Amino acid sequence: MPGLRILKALPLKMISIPLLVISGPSGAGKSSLLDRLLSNHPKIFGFSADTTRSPRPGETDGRHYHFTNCADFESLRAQNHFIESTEFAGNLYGTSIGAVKDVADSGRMCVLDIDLMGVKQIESNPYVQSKRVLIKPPNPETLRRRLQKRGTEAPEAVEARLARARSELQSAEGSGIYDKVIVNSDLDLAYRELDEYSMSLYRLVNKRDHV
Ligand SMILES: Nc1ncnc2c1ncn2[C@@H]1O[C@H](COP(=O)(O)OP(=O)(O)OP(=O)(O)O)[C@@H](O)[C@H]1O
Repeated sequence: MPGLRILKALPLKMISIPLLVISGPSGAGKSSLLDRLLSNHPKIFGFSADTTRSPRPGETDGRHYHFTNCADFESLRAQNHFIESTEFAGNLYGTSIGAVKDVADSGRMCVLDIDLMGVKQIESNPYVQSKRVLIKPPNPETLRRRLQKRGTEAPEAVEARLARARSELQSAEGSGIYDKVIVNSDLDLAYRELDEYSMSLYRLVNKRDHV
């Protein structure tokens, strides 16, 4: 199992803090919702993931992703440094054990933004606890419009993302691996649901009500 050897060596404290996993198809609104969560609660939640894709306009290194190159990514992956990793649309994405540990060491809960395959890797790893949230678009047509309006992909790439979204959603809904499903119709309402869920999880873990 990837990462098992290193995870075994990590302090129990780190792996006993559950990861808050946000997943859903491309364009469902994961980044929009996570951005709000992290801006509203910077001392409570922390995000860290590596990717070889180029930054989109407005994305900065360290805040949205750690932007890296293929050689460095593959080297880390070969050394089992990732809890989960995947390839999507020609780019590599992964969550490194070190990044999760850095967030946990700062007293924050680590939030992950990953695809369904990543969720399955995490769910089946006995050394990692997680709570898993599925973000769904209200319907395929809305998803198409949002991806087109975002304008970060060529039309063929949008179609590829939509095809993958269909199969991912089918598979996600039958998987039983999600603790919470949020339909992102109205962004403010979807955010409120995510905020409530995440904060109650944080309070439960920290057994404190004053945050
Ligand atoms: N509820 C909403 N109403 C209208 N537009 C939305 C809503 N949620 C997200 N969007 C817009 O839809 C687009 C896709 O959202 P976002 O980039 O957050 O999705 P994502 O799930 O992170 O996608 P990816 O996995 O490709 O990074 C963005 O342009 C965003 O501003």
